[in-house]
Amino acid sequence: MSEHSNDKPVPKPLATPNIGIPSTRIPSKIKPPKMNSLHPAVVHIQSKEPGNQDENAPSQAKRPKMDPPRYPPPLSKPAGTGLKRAHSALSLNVSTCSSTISVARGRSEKKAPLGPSVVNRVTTNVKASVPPAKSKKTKRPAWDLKGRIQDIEEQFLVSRKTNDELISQLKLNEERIALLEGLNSELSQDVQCKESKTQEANEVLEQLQKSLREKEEKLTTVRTRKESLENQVNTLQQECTGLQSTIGQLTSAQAGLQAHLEATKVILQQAQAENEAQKKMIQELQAKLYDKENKICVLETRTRQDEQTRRKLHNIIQELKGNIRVFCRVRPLLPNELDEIPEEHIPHIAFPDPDNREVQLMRLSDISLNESSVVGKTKTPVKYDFTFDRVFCPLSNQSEVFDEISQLVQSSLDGYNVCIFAYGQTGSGKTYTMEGPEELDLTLDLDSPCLGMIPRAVQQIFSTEQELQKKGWQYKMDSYFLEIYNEVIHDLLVDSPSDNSVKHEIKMVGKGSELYVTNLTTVIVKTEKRIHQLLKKARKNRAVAATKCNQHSSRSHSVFRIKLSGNNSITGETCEGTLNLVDLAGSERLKDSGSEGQRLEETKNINRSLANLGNVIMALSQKADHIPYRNSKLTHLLMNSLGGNSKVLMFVNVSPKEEHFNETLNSLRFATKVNQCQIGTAHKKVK
Ligand SMILES: Nc1ncnc2c1ncn2[C@@H]1O[C@H](COP(=O)(O)OP(=O)(O)OP(=O)(O)O)[C@@H](O)[C@H]1O
Repeated sequence: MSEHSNDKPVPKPLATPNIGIPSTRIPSKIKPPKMNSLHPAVVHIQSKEPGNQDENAPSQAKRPKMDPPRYPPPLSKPAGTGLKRAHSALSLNVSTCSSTISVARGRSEKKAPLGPSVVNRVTTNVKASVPPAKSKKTKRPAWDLKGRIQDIEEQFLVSRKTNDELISQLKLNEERIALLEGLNSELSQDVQCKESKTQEANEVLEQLQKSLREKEEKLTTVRTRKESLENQVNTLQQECTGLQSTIGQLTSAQAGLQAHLEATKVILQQAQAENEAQKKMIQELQAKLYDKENKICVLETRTRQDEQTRRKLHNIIQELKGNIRVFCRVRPLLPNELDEIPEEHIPHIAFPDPDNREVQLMRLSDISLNESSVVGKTKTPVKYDFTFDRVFCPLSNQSEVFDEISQLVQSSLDGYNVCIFAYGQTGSGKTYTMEGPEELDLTLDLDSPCLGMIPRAVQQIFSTEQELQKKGWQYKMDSYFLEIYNEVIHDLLVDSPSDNSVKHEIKMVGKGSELYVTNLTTVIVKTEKRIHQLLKKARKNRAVAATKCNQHSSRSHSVFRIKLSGNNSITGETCEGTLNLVDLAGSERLKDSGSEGQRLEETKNINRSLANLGNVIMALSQKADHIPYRNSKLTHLLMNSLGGNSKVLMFVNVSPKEEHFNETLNSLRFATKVNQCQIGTAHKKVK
């Protein structure tokens, strides 16, 4: 394959003597016919052509004789006229010959792209066929007209002859041109054929080259693969060598293991024997366990029955204690109050009963004759004795107090409505009893001995709930915390307590007796911690106003309610109880409080609602037809916790200060009235 294999093949130039066609390729029939007799001048000119010199000149003698050329008839006389006519005829013939040659030339140029040599040669022949008439003849004298006419006729004849020869030669050339054109078209076809073959060959060549490249790429890949495989083989051979050595080591190790295996087999047999023994033991234990489980089941059933019995007995005890109870608590003197009284002694209050059920007030100052008796020479102070369900002296701590109310908290879990009030004059220790001291953090100081009844009740509810879960009880708890200030309800669990645009109304749920407060935040509580957060928030929100009686006195009733909905998944029992823990606003006698303006209005509202609370309890105890619940927001709200289906406990808190004697007397008298009330038998509320 040559370097220029993709190039188009260049056709070779045709090598012919005249027009580039080799004589060997021209068929003999289209070779120019031999001329019989050419004018010497023509022969002479032809012999001078380089292409025809070798071919035509020597063959001239060999050509067969042809018929003489036909000439036109000789010209007639007169000589003068004949000479002119001959000259014009010669001119005509020459011009005809020239035009014929021109026509032939034009045709040949149009028909085929003949080489310029052919046309030139013919033109040259024509020009050469007119010999110079006078070149070889001697000049005739002017009088020799006859001779001159003869010369002219000779010239004319020669010209005519030449003309005829040229015409015949032109015809021959035309034929030859036609033949050459046919040959040319054959050659063109041949060339086209060759070109298409060459193109096909080039395409094949391209495919072969492409195939070759692919093969080379494959070869490269195969070589790479081969090298990689060789590397793998080397690696495997090395591994094989390593493995062979490992096999050797393992073989020796196997022998050791075989011995160890034998020893292990012996141990295994012993272990299997032990296992069998243990299986027997397990079966015995499983039988015992099954027996125990049955016993546990029986015991659990008995426990549940005991729990039901306990609840009934608990309720009976509570009923025997009375569904409304009153506890009296006398707070200790505060450090700043001790300055006023030198000894830590409260002379006007006595606790004569060892069972802690009595409290005695003695009016020491301003003893009048009416109120005192004279025993000998000593004046005896007037004494006021009060008996309550329980009296707590100033030394009693929060824990002791809670012990006495924890049974009521239990009742709320058992499905009863429980209401615990703290009643008393301002500064007597109501808030301390219900929540704890002011400085106590209700979310952090949960182990504090000062913790009040509300956080302790919450702790008990959650610890008891945990215990009851084992007996199949699940409780849902929700709570709210509100205050009633000037007979208006305020939500204590809101984020912005100053927003007074939200109104809260006490409404009834459907046609039932259950009440709810509109627009109030009610929180479902799942953890003890959450309730403590709510208590802290409520305490912060609580309206606190300074009065003359107590710098931080609360001028509103606060109600913390927790609703306990129980469901026993084992027995199918349900219950719904509520625990209301109420810190009442301080009871004040108007003339002692020194209130005026807004404070006076507050005091009036407080006293009115407290008096209404007493009236409601009184009406309940007298089983009156009309119970004036709706006369105040407080009794309306606590309607269901004051009636027959509830347990009520009232703390009457007492200030130890003698100056508060009259207020204390009033409080104890009010509490005694409440304590004398019997508000019926509480009923467990089943959902
Ligand atoms: N048992 C107690 N032991 C120690 N301190 C007490 C006790 N009871 C009350 N206090 C203290 O006496 C002060 C007044 O008590 P507290 O604020 O509870 O009275 P209050 O009746 O709630 O007054 P108010 O009606 O104005 O709210 C507080 O400083 C409180 O810490």
